[in-house]
Amino acid sequence: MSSGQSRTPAAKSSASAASSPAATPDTPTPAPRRSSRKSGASSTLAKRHGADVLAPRTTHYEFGGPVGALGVTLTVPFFTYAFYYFCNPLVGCAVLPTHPGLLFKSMGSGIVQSLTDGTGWAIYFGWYAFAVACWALIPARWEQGGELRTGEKLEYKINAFTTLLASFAVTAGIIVARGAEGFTFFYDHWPALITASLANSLAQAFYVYALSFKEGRLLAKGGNSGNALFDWFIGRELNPRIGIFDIKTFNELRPGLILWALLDISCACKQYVELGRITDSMVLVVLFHTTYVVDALYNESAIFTQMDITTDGFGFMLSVGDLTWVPFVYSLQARYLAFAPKDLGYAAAAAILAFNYFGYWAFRSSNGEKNDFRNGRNPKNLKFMETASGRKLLTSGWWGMSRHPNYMADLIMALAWSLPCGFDTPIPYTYVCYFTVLLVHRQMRDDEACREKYGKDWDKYCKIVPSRIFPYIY
Ligand SMILES: NC(=O)C1=CN([C@@H]2O[C@H](COP(=O)(O)OP(=O)(O)OC[C@H]3O[C@@H](n4cnc5c(N)ncnc54)[C@H](OP(=O)(O)O)[C@@H]3O)[C@@H](O)[C@H]2O)C=CC1
Ligand SMILES: CC(C)=CCC[C@@H](C)[C@H]1CC=C2C3=C(CC[C@@]21C)[C@@]1(C)CC[C@H](O)C(C)(C)[C@@H]1CC3
Repeated sequence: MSSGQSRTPAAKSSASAASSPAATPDTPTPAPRRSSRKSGASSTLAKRHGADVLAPRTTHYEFGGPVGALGVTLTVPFFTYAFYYFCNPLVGCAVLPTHPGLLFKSMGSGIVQSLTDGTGWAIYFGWYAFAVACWALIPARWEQGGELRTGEKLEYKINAFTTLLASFAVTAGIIVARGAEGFTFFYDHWPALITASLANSLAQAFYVYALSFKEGRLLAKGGNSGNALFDWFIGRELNPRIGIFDIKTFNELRPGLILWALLDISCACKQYVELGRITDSMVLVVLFHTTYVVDALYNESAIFTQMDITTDGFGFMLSVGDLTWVPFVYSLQARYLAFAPKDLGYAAAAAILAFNYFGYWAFRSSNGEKNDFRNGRNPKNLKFMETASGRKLLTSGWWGMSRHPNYMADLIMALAWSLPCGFDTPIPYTYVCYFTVLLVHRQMRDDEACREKYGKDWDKYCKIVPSRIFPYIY
């Protein structure tokens, strides 16, 4: 799974930007630090930097190479539908359903029908257009992202949080005007919404792949193997943009994450319509998920230092992750509770509430410690070590307990989101299992990247902080 299991892609040179006629010879010209709203004013970039800077050849595969890429490309849509067709009010939510053949059949015909649910498609693309319009129309400040390999910094419009507020305002307006049943349309058109989001993910993945062959594009180091399937999946271009509109950060924070919160609210409305009240378990799940979404959007600029933005390209993996997997799979607990309501009682609800917010506190403060430190602040006077690269590494506080305390915190929250669903079926807990795999894999990738960045200093840091995620456990 880790990049250690690499295979060397074909070494033939690419007829892409790597051999762009405008590219200068091998030695990169040291670029003056510039800030740009545009995707790197491509032809200027091509003139200023050589192919080795803009389009280095990928030397090893991650995510299992083309086979892994094909596997994820097929399984992500499959599981997104399966969670719906194998876990719904008609068939229940069993791990081993009594008539799996029938369920597969109903899944097949459901997917075909979803293609003709015009209302569902209109809701999905209406929502996407609303998110784009909010980005364009809500006034906001612009902030610089991290420094690129070219020495440049891109600028980003910071209005994700106000987009969320606008979405909540419209939602509240609809519920006040039309009652809870007026907001069940997301729940009622679930399969068509999944299909429309998949169509959107595919279209965007093909579009950015094609765009990446334009002259002077800055490619992701891991997305230029020359294998079309792999590069399309992992993302060839680092920061695909349409003018000043940054496709990757937009998708990562807005249409998928906010839709997740809206789907949750729609599930709560459905429960209200069916049951005449909203259970404490539903309140907790919606509250926990919404806290997480609000946190991500409120701290929008923190994303600029994350590996998805700094290192990974934007391809099908991220487009389908952002637009389909996050909203439709992360909301599984709320959808389950809509048709299988649970009453927890004060004691259990209070215990789960405390557990979640302990996780949230650890998540926010560990991410905060690192963000402060990387922005030149150290308000808690934490200990750190110097490295030969000139960058420092925290060795006390959260980052002295494990090398990824924020992953531990995220996993605590993941478990707290499943607990309100009770123990009738393990299906709502598949989120915790998936997330553990995702974060362990991510930790391996990040450790490898840090070993490359910091060399022997990273080994020194690993001796000081031996635990990878869970102190004393892993
Ligand atoms: N809900 C979801 O689906 C997902 C959530 N997440 C969450 O996103 C958050 C961010 O995760 P992610 O971007 O993966 O990685 P991190 O925020 O953990 O960042 C890793 C980077 O931090 C820097 N770093 C590592 N150790 C130290 C140290 N001791 N002192 C200072 N800097 C250090 C290194 O970069 P450098 O030294 O170059 O600064 C390293 O590459 C996490 O909370 C994670 O759980 C992530 C993926 C999916
Ligand atoms: C199954 C599949 C295709 C997986 C692709 C992985 C993506 C789902 C995740 C990769 C990194 C992510 C992040 C978030 C959501 C999930 C994906 C896209 C994130 C936006 C969630 C909110 C957090 O606060 C965050 C901003 C830290 C986080 C960033 C990484």
